[in-house]
Amino acid sequence: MALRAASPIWISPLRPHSKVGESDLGLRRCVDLRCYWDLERLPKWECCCLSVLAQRAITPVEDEKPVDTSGATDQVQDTQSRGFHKDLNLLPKPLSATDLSSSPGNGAQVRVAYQGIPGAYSEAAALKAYPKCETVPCDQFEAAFKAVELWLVDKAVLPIENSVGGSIHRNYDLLLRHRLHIVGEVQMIVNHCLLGLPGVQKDELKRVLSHPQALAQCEMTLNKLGIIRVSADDTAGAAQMVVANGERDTGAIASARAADIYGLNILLEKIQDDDDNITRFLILAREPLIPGSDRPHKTSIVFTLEEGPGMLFKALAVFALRDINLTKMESRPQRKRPLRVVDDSNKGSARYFDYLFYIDFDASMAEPRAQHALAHLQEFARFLRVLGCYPTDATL
Ligand SMILES: O=C(O)C(=O)C[C@]1(C(=O)O)C=C[C@@H](O)C=C1
Repeated sequence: MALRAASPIWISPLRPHSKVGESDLGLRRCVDLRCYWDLERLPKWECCCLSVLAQRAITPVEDEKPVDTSGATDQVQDTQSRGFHKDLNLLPKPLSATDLSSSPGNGAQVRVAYQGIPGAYSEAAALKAYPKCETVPCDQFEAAFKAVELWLVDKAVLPIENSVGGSIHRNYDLLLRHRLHIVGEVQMIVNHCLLGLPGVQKDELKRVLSHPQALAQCEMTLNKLGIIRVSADDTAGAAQMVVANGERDTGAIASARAADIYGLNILLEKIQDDDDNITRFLILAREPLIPGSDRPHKTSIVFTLEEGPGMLFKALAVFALRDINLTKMESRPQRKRPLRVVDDSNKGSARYFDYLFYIDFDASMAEPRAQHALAHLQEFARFLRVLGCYPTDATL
């Protein structure tokens, strides 16, 4: 196995705080992906092991070191006298559970992609998960997915739902289109601020820029202020635009950190409709975690069902029967099979949409009840994919 020769880990470094855009990703195909593609053909568990081994392969292997013959130890003499050519302690150790640990640690040396620019909530979420990581801004959600797939970064942190605004549908769709694995979640309280240029009063504002989710989360305040809403790619990007345009009648909804970074004044704080405005983010990686049972875990799946009465009821029953709590359910149209024509009468044909169902449930794939539930679901699901099994974030 030529892991040394084909190590996929070397990547030309991105400038800190540079943006990964679609065009950048095209240009950065200098990454050596040979090993990655080979891994694709292997079963998943072997991929995990090879990935860890590939990282270990950076360390020069034993037979490349100059041999020091000056002071043979008793141990070496002992192994030789027993007929061994090598000290067995120098042989590679088998992988243990800690090599594949689900614990993110402090994230030193981890590169994490997020959508937006510095000061965005997604960046704060990445830093909550990996406090010492290097954050890599991306212009679109899809660029963050691609950055992980192309080994430009190690992880991506993306918003998936908000307690006021609901699901971020784009990311549900991208989860299915890409083959990344969910390896963690981050829940964060999002406190929005109304920002303006220095010296501007809040009554002078006629327009406010922000991410559509942030605008939706502050609907009541904006209605009261009677300000025109304008969409921006992300909240921090909105703050940056206000500074760049220099128009006194235009403000932004963004974080206090964005105000600090871009030199804007905070005119109002905590302007979200709900005090406990919580956004849940997913952490995505190329490799899945080995499911643990040491602490509460969640599993996320996506499936489609055969047509028929009570199919969804049956699908949900596989969890209820095993006392498994569902924490989230989302349905999205199935793009390649958008409409199904049903013609069972002479009154014309009915048209139904076909759906993908996304479910998160409170159990680890290490638990037999979760394995049995999915085996049961597989009996009548047309398609089923486990998107990830990861520790529940209970830090709020
Ligand atoms: O614009 C940002 O700052 C983001 O991180 C995006 C985003 C989102 O997409 O939901 C993240 C958290 C908040 O809910 C508002 C916006």
